[in-house]
Amino acid sequence: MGDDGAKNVLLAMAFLTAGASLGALASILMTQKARREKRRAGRAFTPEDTTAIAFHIAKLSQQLALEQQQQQQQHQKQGHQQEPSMAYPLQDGGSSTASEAVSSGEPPLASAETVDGTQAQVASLVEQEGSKDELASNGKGASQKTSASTQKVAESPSEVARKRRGFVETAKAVLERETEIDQYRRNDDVDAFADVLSVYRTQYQNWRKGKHRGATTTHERMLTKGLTRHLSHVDPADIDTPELSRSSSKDSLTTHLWQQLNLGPSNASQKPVKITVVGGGAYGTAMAAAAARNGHNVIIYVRRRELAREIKLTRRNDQYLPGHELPGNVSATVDLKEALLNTELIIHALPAQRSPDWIREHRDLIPPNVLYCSTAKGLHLATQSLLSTAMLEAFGRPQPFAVLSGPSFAKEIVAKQPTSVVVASKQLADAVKIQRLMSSTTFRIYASQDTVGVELGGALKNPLAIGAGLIEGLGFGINTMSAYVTRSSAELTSLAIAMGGKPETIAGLSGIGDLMLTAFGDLSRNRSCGVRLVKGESLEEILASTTVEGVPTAKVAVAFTESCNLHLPIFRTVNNILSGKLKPEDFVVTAMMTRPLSTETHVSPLSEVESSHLGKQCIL
Ligand SMILES: NC(=O)C1=CN([C@@H]2O[C@H](COP(=O)(O)OP(=O)(O)OC[C@H]3O[C@@H](n4cnc5c(N)ncnc54)[C@H](O)[C@@H]3O)[C@@H](O)[C@H]2O)C=CC1
Ligand SMILES: O=C(CO)COP(=O)(O)O
Repeated sequence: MGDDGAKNVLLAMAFLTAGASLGALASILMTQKARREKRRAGRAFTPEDTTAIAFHIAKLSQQLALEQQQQQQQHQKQGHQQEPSMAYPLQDGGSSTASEAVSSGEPPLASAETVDGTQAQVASLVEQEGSKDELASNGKGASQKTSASTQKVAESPSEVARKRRGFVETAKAVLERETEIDQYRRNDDVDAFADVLSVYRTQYQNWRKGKHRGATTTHERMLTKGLTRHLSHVDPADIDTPELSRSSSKDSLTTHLWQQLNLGPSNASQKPVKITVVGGGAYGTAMAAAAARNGHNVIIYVRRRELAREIKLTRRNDQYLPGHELPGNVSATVDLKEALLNTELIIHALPAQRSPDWIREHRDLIPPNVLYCSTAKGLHLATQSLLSTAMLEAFGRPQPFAVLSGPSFAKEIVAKQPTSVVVASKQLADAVKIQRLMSSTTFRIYASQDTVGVELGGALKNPLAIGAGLIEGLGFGINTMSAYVTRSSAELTSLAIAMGGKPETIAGLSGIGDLMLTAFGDLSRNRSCGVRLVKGESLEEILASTTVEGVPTAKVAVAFTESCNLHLPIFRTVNNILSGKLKPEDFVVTAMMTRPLSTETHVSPLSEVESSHLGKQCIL
């Protein structure tokens, strides 16, 4: 393939990606009746919608920027003078709107005020380049080509250059829109955002109309339909799942598109930014190491001067992670103002029960527009609520917020043991931002919007891990432990779903994954707490020596089961042991072996077991 041909294919891929992304976001919007009704009522999209859309638009503009860069590199390689990427004069003549262009079958000459150009160019270029790619990749498309599209393939270099100029102007307009949209999103101005997005919706409709008229191959129709169908049912966070790619992997062009839609390489290179970690304990130090390995400038805020000095001078934190040296780009301070100056991301790693009060005390120093990522795993006892609810209440204002959770012992992260976690934010773009800033080949982050599921998975596994420690301490065998972990998984799943978490999230890293780690892993402080209780240590002694999130969380978990009218005996028995109502040696019998015989999947309503709880509603 010649250089021009290669460029054309690149262009076509970019346009296809643009079309698919816009198609996906528009179909998400258009296919849901409830949302149409909301739109009529004046509030077109929920914040979740807008996030999903912003994400797709971000993908589109990212792709456009990449395309420009590739063009420039190509030109430089060929010894051409670099083209002024954004400074082309507007073209005169030609079609000025997408609909005209689509009906004429010609790409429009772009003008700064028409983002419409993207759709029409997609419609036209898909015909040429998609089919060319098909020809090149499987050789089967030749007989399907029409003479009209063959003519287009043989376009003159000046025609190609003209299209490219249109593309650049379109990219510029889209990028400007993205900035605008991001502002609306940050301000939670849903109505204004809806207005801006309706432009995209119209473009999509125009494009679909033109596309159906202009589609020349079964392959192309399948591609459009297939991608739209997948994406319209899919959480954008999941677009890189193997299931989705598999379903369309027969087709090389489609596979390529899925690759384009992926969120980036696992070790996505990022511009180094400043990242602040709040808390110099085990997990804060591990997060600092993970961020610093990606080249970021990391500063840990700690309470104690000696610890700040130790980290700065020795690059170690021997109290919490003995024997590990931190990268040179990790620093520490007791001055929160200094820690937060010009920061791009705040990673919060304090124990759960301390977290809301800490935020309340320091919120005036925390910039309200900076993304705040909590790694604390617990439920909040004082307010009997999800920790994120208590933390956001403590801010007393909107704050971009995410939760990171998953099976990840701090010690193994600093030792570069390959580790996978999940980060969830209602604003998908925020989850993706953390994913891209922090992921590396030893620390892989998945993105999610299921904040409730991710948070509950990380919190609820803690009391269950204490139970596993009790079983270990009592000397039971693997039969008992396997049954216990299985029944624990069932209880975790029932409660998390009743509270609004998604089943697939609970089956994932921050749920069953983290339960496995802490129930079986000797490094778990929750599990060790169970072992130590059996040995006769008092709970006070244990809590004075280490952080055990499962203890306060067990109480709140039981309150949640009552609110959800669920009888979950393991949670209840762990809590009864922690509050001294039962002895550790009674754990297995009470939690598992003397329950009424039942089917494996039945979860008793609490009301059947304790009539006094009848009628209580789930609190979320
Ligand atoms: N250690 C681990 O492997 C993991 C921990 N986590 C979670 O991270 C959170 C933090 O845990 P770790 O770092 O392990 O605990 P840790 O006990 O090792 O460290 C807690 C740190 O917080 C500091 N701290 C406590 N109260 C404070 C306050 N009011 N102001 C300033 N600093 C304060 C302590 O001085 C200590 O440096 C917990 O919710 C835990 O569940 C999550 C995943 C793994
Ligand atoms: O949550 C953890 C790892 O994912 C750490 O568990 P522990 O708090 O029980 O040590």
